[in-house]
Amino acid sequence: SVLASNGHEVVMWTRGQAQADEIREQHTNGKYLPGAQLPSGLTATTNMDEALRDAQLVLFAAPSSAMRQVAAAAAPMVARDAVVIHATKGFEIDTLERMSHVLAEELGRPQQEIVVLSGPSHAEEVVKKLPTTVVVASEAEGFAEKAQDALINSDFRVYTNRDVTGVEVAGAIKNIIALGTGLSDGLGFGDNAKAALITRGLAEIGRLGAAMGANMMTFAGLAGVGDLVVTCTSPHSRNWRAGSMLASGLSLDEVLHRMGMVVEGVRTTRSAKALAARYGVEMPITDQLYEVLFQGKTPREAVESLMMRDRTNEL
Ligand SMILES: NC(=O)c1ccc[n+]([C@@H]2O[C@H](COP(=O)([O-])OP(=O)(O)OC[C@H]3O[C@@H](n4cnc5c(N)ncnc54)[C@H](O)[C@@H]3O)[C@@H](O)[C@H]2O)c1
Ligand SMILES: O=P(O)(O)OC[C@H](O)CO
Repeated sequence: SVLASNGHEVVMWTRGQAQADEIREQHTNGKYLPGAQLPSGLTATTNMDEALRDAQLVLFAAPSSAMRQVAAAAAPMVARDAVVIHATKGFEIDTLERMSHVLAEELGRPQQEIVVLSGPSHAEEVVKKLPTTVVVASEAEGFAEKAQDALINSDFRVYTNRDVTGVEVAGAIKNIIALGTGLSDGLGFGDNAKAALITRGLAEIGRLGAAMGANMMTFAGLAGVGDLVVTCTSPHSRNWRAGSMLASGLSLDEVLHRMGMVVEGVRTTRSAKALAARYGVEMPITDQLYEVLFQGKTPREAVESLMMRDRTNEL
């Protein structure tokens, strides 16, 4: 929508024929963005070759669980000089790889050239042209800048960054913390608890990110604090909503069924637990979420475990 508003010819690829037809003919996307009007210059197809032919910029936004499969299918059709961006927040569950790595492997290009787009940017607000600010990061110079050129406008402000690791780690882990704040809000625990989860969640993001080689300053930026705040406080957030539904007593399967959209924080809780073990970092909120999601612990017991941890220093 942003790219089309900027005058680019945009072809979306989607699996569902009915969805492609709706976007192309009515310029709406009723299931995912009810009530939103899409730009007339935005079209859609189920034919990947049609979407990718002559594309100078390719933006991947599949769920993390589908990224490798979608990238592998796209690989033969992505031009060598096309700018490749992704907006996916999560890790590959089996390999624990970041999305830029998965894309680089499947597309056969240097990881340094892959651009990640992140920051506080709920689609429901972006499509209404409400003011939004994001970050694009690539390790190699020139690639994030091309993405910035294509995307920036007066409603959508785009910063660049070189810290792809930090941007990807922050974007993935904030979804776990948003599940936690949804749970906390659902249980009626109030603003003090939510602020604590956001703040100590940022500490977890920072610890894992530092161990993985990120620049700590990234976590004070849009991909860090920015996205953490929006995802932990907005009713648009799929992760926050899933957490609040879990607090009402629904099972995880029932919550995911009712959501009907990807809730990245669920898989990311598994990946983050494994990454924390690999890098030897403490992630107590993630540990508790893991027990609630996959081991039957109640949210109340999880809060009690967090509050009763051994006393420690904040920094
Ligand atoms: N929704 C947002 O506001 C937002 C903002 C920034 C980033 N993201 C990230 O974008 C990614 C996608 O999230 P979303 O909110 O668009 O999810 P969604 O559930 O709304 O849409 C996912 C889309 O991917 C398709 N899909 C699922 N599995 C697929 C597969 N195997 N092959 C091809 N297509 C497949 C679905 O049919 C659907 O059209 C996530 O990583 C999310 O964190 C979302
Ligand atoms: O709706 P969520 O929780 O998947 O979050 C979407 C985006 O990451 C917000 O920037």
